[in-house]
Amino acid sequence: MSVHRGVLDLLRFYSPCHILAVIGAGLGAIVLIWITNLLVRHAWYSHRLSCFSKPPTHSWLLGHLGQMQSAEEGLLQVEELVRTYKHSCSWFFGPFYHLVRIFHPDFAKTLLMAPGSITVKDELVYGHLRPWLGESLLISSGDKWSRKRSLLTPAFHFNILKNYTVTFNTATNIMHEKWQREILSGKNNIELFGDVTLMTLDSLLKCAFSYNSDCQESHCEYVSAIVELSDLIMDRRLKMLHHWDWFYWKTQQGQRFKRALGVVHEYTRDVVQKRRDLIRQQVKSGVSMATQRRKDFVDLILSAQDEDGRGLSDEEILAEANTFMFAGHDTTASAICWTLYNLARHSHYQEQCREEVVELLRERDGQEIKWGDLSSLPFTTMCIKESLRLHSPVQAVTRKYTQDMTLPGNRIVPKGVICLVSIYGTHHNPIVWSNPQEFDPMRFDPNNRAARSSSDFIPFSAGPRNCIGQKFALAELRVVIALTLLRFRLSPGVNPEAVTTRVRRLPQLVLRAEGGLWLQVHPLQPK
Ligand code: HEM
Repeated sequence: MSVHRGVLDLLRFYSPCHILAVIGAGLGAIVLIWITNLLVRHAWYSHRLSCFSKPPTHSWLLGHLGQMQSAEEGLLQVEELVRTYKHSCSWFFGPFYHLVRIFHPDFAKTLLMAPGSITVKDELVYGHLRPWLGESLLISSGDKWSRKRSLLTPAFHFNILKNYTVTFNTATNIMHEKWQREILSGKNNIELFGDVTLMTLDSLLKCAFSYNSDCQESHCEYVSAIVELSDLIMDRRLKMLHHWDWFYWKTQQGQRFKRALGVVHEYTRDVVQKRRDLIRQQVKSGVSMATQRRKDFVDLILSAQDEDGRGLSDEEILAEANTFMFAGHDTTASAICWTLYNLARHSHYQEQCREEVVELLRERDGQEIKWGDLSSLPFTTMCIKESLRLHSPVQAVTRKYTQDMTLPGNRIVPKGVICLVSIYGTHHNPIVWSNPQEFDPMRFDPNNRAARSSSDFIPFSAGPRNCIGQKFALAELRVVIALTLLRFRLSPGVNPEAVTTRVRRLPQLVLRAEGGLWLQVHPLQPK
């Protein structure tokens, strides 16, 4: 009532034109302050970052906006930057974002090894994952992150992981049976990404939830929703306007994202709820769940407690289960596909790996790779590592720090600036790796590795925020590669829809190939 009267008084003393002029002037002043603030901040960051080389820009204000390339060209652009600037350079996208790009192990090490307490994941890259993954291990920072990391680390202990090798064997067998059927129908030319992604999802679903989805053979709504979410996140990253939530949720893609999110969250919630009920029942009747069946990730997360006896809430458990599915399936699938591709292109290394596997399984019944066998595949492991170097599934990680960071040469990265540690750049840096474009597994011969820096090979990142699932991934990789080479001879295939036989790499959330990766697979007789 009094507001109403105030407006009436205002209208009595001032004309509408006066009022509009005052409002306009007020808004103008706010915009002016905002722009001045932005420009002062821009000048301050530009000054502080002048100790880093700056590649040529289109303008002092817009900087490198629009210069970041995607697809194969994006990777070639990184190689060019590495050749020119050798360790680092600074970029800025308009007056909004300043970032330092790093591609030398000595520079990467300082940043990646910094304590978790001063490391922050920046919103520009990780924010879009929040609706899906919540405040999970991958995204959270500070105390929240460190509590989760210590609660979840035991779930990746080798005593737990060794039980999963049976699952990796089973999931691989299903994929190979599918290939055998295709070969029988006259199709030897196979696209890898589709089949391998379903296979890694299948095994992760079994390890995470003990869920037999049958997703390799028939349609599974949950699996399709996960694939859709991964694609939509990548699509959103590339569209500037879609970065604003209020705009994105109104778009067709935003609506699709919401729908897929509904499917994924409902599924995970249901699994966690049922498992909690089961544990309650078992506690009541005095039966331990460990004696009933093999523990999966959900069991382990549900029973995780810190020293005060506090566990994770339902929301936190959902977040972690979703994170394992997101972070674990695409990455491992990419690593498997590129390793098989590299071995298909280098038949002598392929043969050497095959001999190693045949030797391992000689005089054994069946074709099962067991946990204890994994350390008896040294050359195969070298090939996997070299492939992770040459075709790293994750191209870069970004970080911010809550304090200034001093890099070699006394270069200071001011707090709050985005640091983009280029895994691809570090792995293709010619002052770190000779002939970096060449596939040479001997680089990972333990005798040649001794003198190397710990940060020159970082497919799983490094330091406190490294990949918690790396042992899981390496175990799965060895099982899949070994069984595949035991059963099939591989050679480069042809994408039936491509005009050229050259493979064009496609850096998305993980490294893929445009039009997929095609291989010729020829079945081998058991020896
Ligand atoms: C070849 C396969 C894999 C690769 C190349 C890979 C790579 C990475 C990288 C580079 C990071 C750091 C990300 C960042 O800092 O932004 C990371 C973190 C993470 N990865 Fe993996 N990953 C793989 C497999 C897995 C698997 C199988 C799981 C789980 C089952 C997993 C779970 C995670 C989680 C939860 C984090 C966040 C850790 C933290 O911040 O404390 N990853 N991974």
